[in-house]
Amino acid sequence: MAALGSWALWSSCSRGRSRAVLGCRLPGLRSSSPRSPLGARLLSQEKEATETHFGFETVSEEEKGGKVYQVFESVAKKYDVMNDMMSLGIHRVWKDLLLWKMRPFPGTQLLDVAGGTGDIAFRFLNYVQAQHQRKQKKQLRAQQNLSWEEIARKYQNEEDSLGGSRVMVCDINKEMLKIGKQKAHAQGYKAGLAWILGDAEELPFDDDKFDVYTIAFGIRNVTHIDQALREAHRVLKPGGRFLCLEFSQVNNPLVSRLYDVYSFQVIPVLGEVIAGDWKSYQYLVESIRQFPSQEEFKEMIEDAGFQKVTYENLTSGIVAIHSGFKL
Ligand SMILES: COc1cc(O)cc(C/C=C(\C)CC/C=C(\C)CC/C=C(\C)CC/C=C(\C)CC/C=C(\C)CC/C=C(\C)CC/C=C(\C)CC/C=C(\C)CC/C=C(\C)CCC=C(C)C)c1O
Ligand SMILES: C[S@@+](CC[C@H](N)C(=O)[O-])C[C@H]1O[C@@H](n2cnc3c(N)ncnc32)[C@H](O)[C@@H]1O
Repeated sequence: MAALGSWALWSSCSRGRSRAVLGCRLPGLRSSSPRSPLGARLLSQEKEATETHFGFETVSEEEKGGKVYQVFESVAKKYDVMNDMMSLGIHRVWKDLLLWKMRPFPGTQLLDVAGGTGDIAFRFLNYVQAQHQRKQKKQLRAQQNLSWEEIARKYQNEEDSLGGSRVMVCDINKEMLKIGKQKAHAQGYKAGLAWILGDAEELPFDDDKFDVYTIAFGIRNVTHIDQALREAHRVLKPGGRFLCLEFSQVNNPLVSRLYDVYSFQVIPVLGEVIAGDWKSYQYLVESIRQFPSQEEFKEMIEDAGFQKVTYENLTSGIVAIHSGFKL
């Protein structure tokens, strides 16, 4: 019975994650295999329970976080320019599409996890500000007898210009956040924006706090994806929405061939030439291959408690947006 129980745990833990088990935490040992002797079996089980992927490398779970930290510490300064060069600007369209899918409403409280240099947060602020201004103009046109002071006051209140919407950018990497803050300062983003150092697996927020949780190109780097998904579920309000933009599996054979050549032959070279960092960009392309397929990831999101989980492929599945609700 105990063996059955622990097997069930392992089975639910690894279900749908054939390509990326990514450090599933085992509360107990998995059921015994009839082929191996007990000692060797226990040893290999302990090893399995603590090993994970770092690109194509097998590393211990403890090591992975540090290695990922080094990658983003190393790329932070060139991160934005590299994204434009490598994707020929296409990543901007993918990020815009994430916002259009979100369709924030006035007062939306957004948590952008693994938010890095703030691309999603800035898009969110632009969106809610434009939305609020449209609404305000409509209201002002409808009110006939306002004085010019009243009209001016409505335009001057910076906080109010967002209609109560807020975004918190949470990232584990100080360097990425530092670049993000510099960008925000240079581009004049101030109101409704906060930067928080924190781990997706252990979010520093209370339960039921946010309307929307986003994670763009971040979850692939997390050691325990299942734990990060549970945290996403915890911090969302009932009715809240989870949205994830991530590299996925290409569904067109021709695009797939070109994509392989581009990923493995071109991206690390660009990484070396532009950022002097071959290894980080080799990690990028390898980590993309370790990430679960669209269907597998959908199942993981459901396992974390989300409902009405759907996904949409963009650019032949090079990336996908997964969506789920806490109901
Ligand atoms: C360290 O970790 C990271 C570092 C980062 O900087 C970023 C991330 C996370 C990622 C993002 C925030 C997104 C932005 C970054 C990327 C998109 C880079 C990753 C890109 C890929 C894995 C490949 C997919 C790239 C694209 C879809 C962009 C479009 C690229 C092209 C059309 C290629 C054009 C290239 C050239 C003209 C240069 C010459 C190329 C060759 C000689 C090699 C042969 C290449 C081809 C035949 C063309 C390649 C064709 C494709 C890739 C298929 C595209 C198909 C369609 C658009 C339908 C992070 O974690
Ligand atoms: C490819 S960047 C994505 C940044 C941004 N979301 C974007 O779309 O440009 C991945 C980010 O994930 C962050 N990250 C990795 N592991 C994390 C974790 N466990 N918790 C929070 N952030 C993490 C990295 O520090 C990095 O800033």
